[in-house]
Amino acid sequence: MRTSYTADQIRGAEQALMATLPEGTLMQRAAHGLAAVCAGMLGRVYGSRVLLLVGSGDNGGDALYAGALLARRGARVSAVLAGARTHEAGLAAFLLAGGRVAPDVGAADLVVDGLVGIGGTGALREPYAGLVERAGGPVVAVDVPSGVDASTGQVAGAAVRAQVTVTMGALKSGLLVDPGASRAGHVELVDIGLGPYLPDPDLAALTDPDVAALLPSPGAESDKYRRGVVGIAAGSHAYTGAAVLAVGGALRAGAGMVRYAGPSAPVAQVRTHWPEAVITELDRPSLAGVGRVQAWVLGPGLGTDDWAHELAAQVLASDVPVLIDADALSLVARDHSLLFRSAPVVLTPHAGELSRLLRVARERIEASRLEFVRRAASELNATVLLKGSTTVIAEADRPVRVNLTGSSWLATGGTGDVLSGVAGALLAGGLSGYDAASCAAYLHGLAGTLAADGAPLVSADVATAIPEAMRSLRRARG
Ligand SMILES: NC(=O)C1=CN([C@@H]2O[C@H](COP(=O)(O)OP(=O)(O)OC[C@H]3O[C@@H](n4cnc5c(N)ncnc54)[C@H](O)[C@@H]3O)[C@@H](O)[C@H]2O)[C@@H](O)CC1
Ligand SMILES: [K+]
Repeated sequence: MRTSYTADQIRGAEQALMATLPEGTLMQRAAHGLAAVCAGMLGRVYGSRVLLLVGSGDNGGDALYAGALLARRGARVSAVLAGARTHEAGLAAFLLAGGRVAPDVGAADLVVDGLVGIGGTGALREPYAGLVERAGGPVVAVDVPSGVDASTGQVAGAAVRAQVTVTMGALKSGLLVDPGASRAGHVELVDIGLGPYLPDPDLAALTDPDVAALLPSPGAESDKYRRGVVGIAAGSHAYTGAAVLAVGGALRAGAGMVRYAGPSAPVAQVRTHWPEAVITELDRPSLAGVGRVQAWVLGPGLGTDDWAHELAAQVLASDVPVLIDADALSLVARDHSLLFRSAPVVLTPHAGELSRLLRVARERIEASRLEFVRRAASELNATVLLKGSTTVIAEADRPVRVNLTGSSWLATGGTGDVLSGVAGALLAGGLSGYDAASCAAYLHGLAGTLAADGAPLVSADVATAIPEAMRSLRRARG
């Protein structure tokens, strides 16, 4: 499990640790870690040109001490002092080591962004913003890319786009969530001894072994019922493919059995593609003949008419977990009373769907994904998986989970239907909404990467690659 923290949490832990150590120790640890990463990026330190962008706080201090270490190894290091003041001891060490102060940015083999770290607030002010725009060359960001909010990943104006971010003590949440995550590049963590002083994390991200340990796997006692029966209420005369993809996702993710219920057109398609599915053709919106399931997937391609509303109401009146996606999210947005139930609910909106659910502009949600996924989980009393460039999963009183797998090739029609099927299978297999949603996002992202392999994919490829994604997790676990 990878964990991350807000700026306030990090500051609190730093203060507690600092009280046990001689002054300046932490900054020295940070600077050594930073200099080592810079040296690795430069390859040959001697004779290389390094440009430091130095702000007025301790973030600039880190950069100056690291610059001093590089200067001692023969690098030609210059520093633009951008703040109204400069970390005094850091500047003295830098000058003593042969570093030079420069009036403005110039050509460099490496730019070290020490403008602002966890002390940054709001959009970068001048002259910082202009320096960020003008500086050329590969950039290593100190702690966080300047202009990225360390706690939320929000970017309010100009912001550094780093190849590498060297972050001190623990990950900051803004490094895991877009738009900040895409500004951070590769993140290197420098251990400064903060571990024992950190509180419960703000965010958590599953890794291969976590997901491998959570995934249900059949034992000697298993049969199709014990492995979990998923009901899929999806598809309509207009949208037949969504049903095929959701059923495919559920089957490939290891459901013991999939029961599909829908009207004749999607039934014909599901029957052709998936002979494994047990099908009930509905000529009216009633689940009376469908049989028992352990979890429902509701919504892909369902439509939003009265027929769909009635079927959604019946599914939600059951006493098993329900995953609500796509058209069913629109139904719920219009009629929140559908969500009044005691069994678990998992919602899987993208930003547009969440905007309808919360009645908040889509742009605000895109800019502040963490804030709104948390709000949705608490207001709607559900597990909420917000899809997008960073998929995040929230449930009341738990750290938000950030999904770290995925590929931009997944941004194509139908992949969400596969995801809902995968999550439904995991819910039926006995995982909680929180674990089912986070493991499904992880597997789906991994399968997308495997299926794309650097070229376009179609959503059915993602379902096909789910077993390979599971095998790769289990191989990693040994
Ligand atoms: N406290 C410690 O012991 C340690 C601190 N460390 C470093 O210190 C950093 C935190 O230092 P500080 O608390 O001094 O804060 P920062 O150096 O991150 O930034 C604070 C300064 O930036 C200015 N500022 C804030 N927002 C701005 C904006 N939008 N535009 C322009 N200027 C802005 C403020 O006026 C203030 O002068 C960490 O990110 C890390 O790099 C590390 O060395 C680890 C140890
Ligand atoms: K920085």
